[in-house]
Amino acid sequence: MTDTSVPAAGTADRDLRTFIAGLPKAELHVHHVGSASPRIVSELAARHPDSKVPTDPEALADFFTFTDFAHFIDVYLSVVDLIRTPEDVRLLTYEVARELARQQVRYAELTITPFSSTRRGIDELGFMAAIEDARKAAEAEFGTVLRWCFDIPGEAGLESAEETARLATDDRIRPEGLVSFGLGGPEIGVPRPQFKPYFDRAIAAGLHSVPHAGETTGPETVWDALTELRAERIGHGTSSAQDPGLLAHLAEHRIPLEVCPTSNIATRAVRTLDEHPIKEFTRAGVLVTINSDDPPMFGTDLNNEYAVAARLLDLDERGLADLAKNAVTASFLDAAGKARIAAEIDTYTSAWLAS
Ligand SMILES: O=C(O)c1cccc(C(=O)CC[C@H]2O[C@@H](n3cnc4c(=O)[nH]cnc43)[C@H](O)[C@@H]2O)c1
Ligand SMILES: [Zn+2]
Repeated sequence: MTDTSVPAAGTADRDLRTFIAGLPKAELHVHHVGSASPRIVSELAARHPDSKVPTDPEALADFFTFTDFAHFIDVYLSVVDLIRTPEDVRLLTYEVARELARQQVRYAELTITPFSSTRRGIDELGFMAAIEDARKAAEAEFGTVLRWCFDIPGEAGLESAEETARLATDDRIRPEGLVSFGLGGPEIGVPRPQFKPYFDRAIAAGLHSVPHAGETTGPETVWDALTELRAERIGHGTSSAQDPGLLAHLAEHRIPLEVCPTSNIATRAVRTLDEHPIKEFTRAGVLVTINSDDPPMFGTDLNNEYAVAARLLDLDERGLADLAKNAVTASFLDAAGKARIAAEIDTYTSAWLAS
């Protein structure tokens, strides 16, 4: 596992980490399967012993060390192979929500790739019922509100786009918690414009457009996501920093970036944290949100990502509270939901600073 955690520093760093741990947060870019904790992966691997995924936590840490983005996707798909029944889906979803709640995440948009499950034989209605059951239980038991983003695994071709669009737009199938439509997987050799008709259908059905772009390819992919897929937020968008005109466009049109710093190091999209362009984004006035992407696979969690951001952007508690509010602003919550979490962030921060 890649260790990209912030090095232990003095008391100030520890205090900031304690502040972050209690800070109410929203998470906008976190993958369903990529959130399977070592405990859940072990449990699923034990349920399905023919799998090549190790059950021992140490071996799992090695398994989750990636040579490049393509290797990451290979490993990711071997965890996908562990999810074979609606009960597996329900367990994973509920446990992901428990982990988010532990980190004081009040609201999360979880990216799910239904195509990967339905093509492996999980019944589509059983799949939808499992995620919805877990969503309702999580809200009732943990107070964490979950919403779904269904993403196309682009490398799997237009068949996967058609299937994802069908599952996302058919009123008899689409789950109540679905709010957005995305595009994930490798970008190299997978041009964004070919997915335009599927995004058009999803947008016409009331879904928000949130493709990954500019994670492993240049700024032209982000432009394609904006112009062809009508992106309202960009997943990663890391290479936007190479194009000042694009940064100005993102800032002017208030298109947020879903920044996942540790992910970019773990998949080797960025060499080191110190070379991460997050500071260029904020300097250009882009709305930056902080996210964890596939946290256990990258040896991180959302709290650690906020600590990383605090170091890279030199933030104090108020700066961190503003960052947390960016995610609320950029979310697809309704106005009352946004106001409620923003007020919670303010109350928490004021109480912390007064103590
Ligand atoms: O499910 C299949 O059979 C399949 C066949 C070919 C290709 C794919 C994929 O490419 C699946 C990609 C999978 O990766 C997810 N993901 C997680 N983290 C990231 C990320 O940082 N950047 C891009 N994709 C990511 C994505 O949601 C897809 O589910 C599948
Ligand atoms: Zn992602």
